[in-house]
Amino acid sequence: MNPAGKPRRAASGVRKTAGVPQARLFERLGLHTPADFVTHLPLRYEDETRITPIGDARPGEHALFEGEIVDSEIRFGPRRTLQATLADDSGRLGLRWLHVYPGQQARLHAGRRVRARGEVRAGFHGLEIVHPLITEPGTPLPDALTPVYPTTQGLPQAALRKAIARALDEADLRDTLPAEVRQAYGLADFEPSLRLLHRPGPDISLELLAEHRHPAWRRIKFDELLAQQLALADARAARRAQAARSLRGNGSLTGRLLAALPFEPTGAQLRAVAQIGEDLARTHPMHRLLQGDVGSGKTLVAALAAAQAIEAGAQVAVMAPTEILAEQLWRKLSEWLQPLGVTAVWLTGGLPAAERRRALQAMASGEARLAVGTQALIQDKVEFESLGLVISDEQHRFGVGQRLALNRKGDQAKYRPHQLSMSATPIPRTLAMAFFADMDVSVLDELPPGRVPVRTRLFDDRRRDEVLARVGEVVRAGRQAYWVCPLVEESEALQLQTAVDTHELLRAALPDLRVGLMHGRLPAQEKAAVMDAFRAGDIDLLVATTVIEVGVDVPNAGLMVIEHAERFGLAQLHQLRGRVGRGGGEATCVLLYQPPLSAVARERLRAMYETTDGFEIARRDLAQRGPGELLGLRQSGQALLRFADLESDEDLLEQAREAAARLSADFPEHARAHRQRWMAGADQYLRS
Ligand SMILES: Nc1ncnc2c1ncn2[C@@H]1O[C@H](COP(=O)(O)OP(=O)(O)OP(=O)(O)O)[C@@H](O)[C@H]1O
Repeated sequence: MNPAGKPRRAASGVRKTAGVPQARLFERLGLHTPADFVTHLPLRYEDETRITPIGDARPGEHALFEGEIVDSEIRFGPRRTLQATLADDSGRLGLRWLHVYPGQQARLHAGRRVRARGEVRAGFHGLEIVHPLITEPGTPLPDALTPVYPTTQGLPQAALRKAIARALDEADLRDTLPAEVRQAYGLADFEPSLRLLHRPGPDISLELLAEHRHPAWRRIKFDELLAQQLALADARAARRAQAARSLRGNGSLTGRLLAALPFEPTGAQLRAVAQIGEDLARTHPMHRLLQGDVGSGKTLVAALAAAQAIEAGAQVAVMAPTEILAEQLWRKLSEWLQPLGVTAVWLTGGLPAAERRRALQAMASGEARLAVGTQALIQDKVEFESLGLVISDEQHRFGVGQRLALNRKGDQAKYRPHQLSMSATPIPRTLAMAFFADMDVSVLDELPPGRVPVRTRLFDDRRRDEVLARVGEVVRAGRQAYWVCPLVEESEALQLQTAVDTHELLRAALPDLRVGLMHGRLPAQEKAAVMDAFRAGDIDLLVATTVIEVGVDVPNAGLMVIEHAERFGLAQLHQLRGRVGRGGGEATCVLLYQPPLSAVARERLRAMYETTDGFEIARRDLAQRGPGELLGLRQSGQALLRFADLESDEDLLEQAREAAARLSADFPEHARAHRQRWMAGADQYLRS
């Protein structure tokens, strides 16, 4: 009840929008402090300052039109829609509503003059606006562009504009960059830039603002990148302040491992090993990312790093995100290190309880010097007698946020282990600079000798029979093949079913082949048994889901068929293709696609066809999907950068990095204020 007849307010006195307190909606956008509000910048601008002649309407543009309604009718289809036509001297434009409200048609009767605003799109019968905003002709037009802010459901633009206007009065808008830094990089001042972006004056061009090319945007993008660089530099400094045991090798194990190898390490492998070796000898923890293209030989680098740590008296833990990957690492590492007298244990969910207990005990007592397993197993349960090095595969993907948060946590233990992360996806330079600047990076940019680039062929699904014949040929020639099942992202159950069906179909189509099946839902032991059989040559054709994406290493595999290749991402296709051609000899990857292809899918398949260079693939992937996808952060919804764009702002990123060093060294107070202004939102994210 509302006896006083006053407008309803929430008990707290906070305004409500559609039942949810406005403060909560602001929080949903990460807006807490005045600094958050003032740095919540428009997504785009609408030009309501002038009326566009209908003849100048362009699809994709927001515009305001004025004219006469020449017809309007209600159409009856699956639902009732209202369709009207607006005309002026220069042309005609469709107006369409997908819901019809009582009296709506009457208001839009033929002969009435109205204004209509909205986004023009190419409709079935010509250009149209769906759900236009209708206003009366004759109302005065604003004299400047209207900002449109990113918002959340239930929060109107007007409320955001008001809150931001208030924050602009309250917030501390002092420049966090000293004049000489602004000058050095030709940057506009902060406050005028910010005010301009929120309230562009009458003389500002929409194009400059829309494309983020205005100097005001340049300043904001610089500030964003600078804040990130400062945070990463802080994380790095914090790590340097921590203590680690110096693990200086004496060659007793590494030397024997090198001598026992059946091949010569590549120059790139030796360089990476030397860099890691120096890091391990230091008294602060290493935090290094080892990146290399598929098949570049990261496992050997990991083995040599582990050997150095072990010969220096430390224990080593090796973790991988999946069982298959962990198993693969275990196989190689134990094969290399156990004959040299290193006691190693394997930890997995499938291990019988007694064996598992024994393994854990061996780690705790220090009897075992090396443990390999999946991440969860090693992180949660295992106690080590003297853990000195943690090697993790693909762990860097779990987010910049988490990494920074981890680094900031104080540590109770006296010593922290050295850390080596391995990435099978080459990370483009800009991405590395923007997100991994707190880590050191080693790159394996050289493949072991004798590798022939995998030949990639594109086949329309209608030529499937030819592909099947090809599989038969390859197997008769003594090689093995993979068949990757179509990706069904929406449902795991459907994905599984697809794998089972594909397996059946291929068995029927190729009756003289031994066809195996591998998918994520198989019990761990069965997975291992299938991989063993494939490795031993007892399976000719392995039908698999993307569980085989990374790390699987069966040198005799010479053909890979990827079904519905158009559904896979570029990095994923590249990883999959990397499973063949690992043992020398010719190898082919067949991308089977279902036409018609979307433009993006076509671009992706073309990239696969044109290059086998992982760095080039990663660069194109970044351009297509953006950094969030590439770093596997899609699910987290974490906005990595709000304003800057790694593709087009590479020079700015370079400058921001330089400026971060200068600010930290010469203007620590400014650096602190800058981080505070820009990282409030990010900190919020880190805490959640
Ligand atoms: N220097 C070398 N000379 C010849 N063969 C090598 C060399 N280094 C590694 N190899 C072999 O090359 C294959 C690929 O190595 P590894 O599995 O370490 O690759 P990777 O970098 O982990 O690749 P991916 O990310 O694709 O799994 C293995 O069979 C490995 O034994």
